[in-house]
Amino acid sequence: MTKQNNAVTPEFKSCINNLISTVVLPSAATVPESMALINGFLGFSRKNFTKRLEESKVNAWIDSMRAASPTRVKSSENQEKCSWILYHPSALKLFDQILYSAKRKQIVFFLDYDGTLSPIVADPEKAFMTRKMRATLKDIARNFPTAIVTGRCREKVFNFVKLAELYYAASHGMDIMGPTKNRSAEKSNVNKAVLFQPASQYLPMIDEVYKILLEKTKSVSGAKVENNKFCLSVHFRCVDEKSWAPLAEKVRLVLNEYPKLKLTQGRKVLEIRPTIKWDKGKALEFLLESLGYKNSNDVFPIYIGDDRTDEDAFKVLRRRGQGVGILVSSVPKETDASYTLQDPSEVEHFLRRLVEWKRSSIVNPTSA
Ligand SMILES: O=P(O)(O)OC[C@H]1O[C@H](O[C@H]2O[C@H](CO)[C@@H](O)[C@H](O)[C@H]2O)[C@H](O)[C@@H](O)[C@@H]1O
Repeated sequence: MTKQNNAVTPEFKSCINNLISTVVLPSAATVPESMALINGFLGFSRKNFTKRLEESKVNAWIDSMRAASPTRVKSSENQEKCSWILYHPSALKLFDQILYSAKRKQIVFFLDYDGTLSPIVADPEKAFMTRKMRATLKDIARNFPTAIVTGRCREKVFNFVKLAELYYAASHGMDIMGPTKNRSAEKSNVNKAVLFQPASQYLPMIDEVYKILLEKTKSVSGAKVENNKFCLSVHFRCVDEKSWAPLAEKVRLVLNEYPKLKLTQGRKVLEIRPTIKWDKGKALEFLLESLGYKNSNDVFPIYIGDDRTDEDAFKVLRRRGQGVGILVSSVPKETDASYTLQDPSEVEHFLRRLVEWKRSSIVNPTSA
């Protein structure tokens, strides 16, 4: 091949220029030289593109985390809040309507922990429930099958709730255990009460990633990594907002090496968990089935939760056309829940009213 044959023809150049308008080839460049230039350019834009994609991924996580934890309503947003409440009315105000729908059905409770039974606090180790809430929960469990459905690990949430008569669907439903109180299993082997652990093979991987994340995030002031056994939480609540993107980037880089793990966003928290198709919604269905209500129309599940991960359960209830989803939030949020409660104290009030209604319906059975 002669040099002449390798020369860049005007047609070739214009074609390339049409494709990539920013590429300027030296007029004397040969085809291989031009191809090297183009490849270099393409490599550069691919790198640039990938970088942009990674940046936008991190920004999307942060936006989603912010949306999951809005602070308060500005006066300009009041109108929006009013119309949101029309679509998601207070479960306390419409208490009788909820009771009417539950008439002659078995109510089953599904309760998220953080932000629902306990207020959101800066230190996740100190998210205690009030005594009043515990007493109400005890009464609820005495009257209705009740499950705690949480992102926390089972041991930790049990230490907060301290009620053995409940079901626990911990680690976002990946660690489900039945009540141990009044069961013969309690004396012999508590693990006999474990109903389902669909992600056990991920335990070594989760432990490994926990250690790596601890190491990688230790330089970020306020960052905290929580080991929830089958999933991990990276907390942003005490991190200066300027450091949110760099912290999320560190998480992304670690996660890049583990394609079998995925990330979800919560209230100032990024949660890392196995890619298995299992979530709080599936846990709800699993528990209903375990309780014998798989295809029953005689059951009325009430799910109360405040976070993004609770939406999977709200969706399941909508799809089944059964029971109600109640979102705990004082600010408008996109949700599949039908009703709202403002905060954990309203949750306690709502649960207490149900206990009282149940007691009165035992005395006067025609009211149930
Ligand atoms: O499913 P949940 O019970 O709502 O658990 C979700 C996460 O809750 C906890 O974090 C949240 O509450 C903390 C204490 O109030 C707060 O500091 C944090 O900002 C919230 O995101 C828990 O620590 C996480 O591990 C759970 O994944």
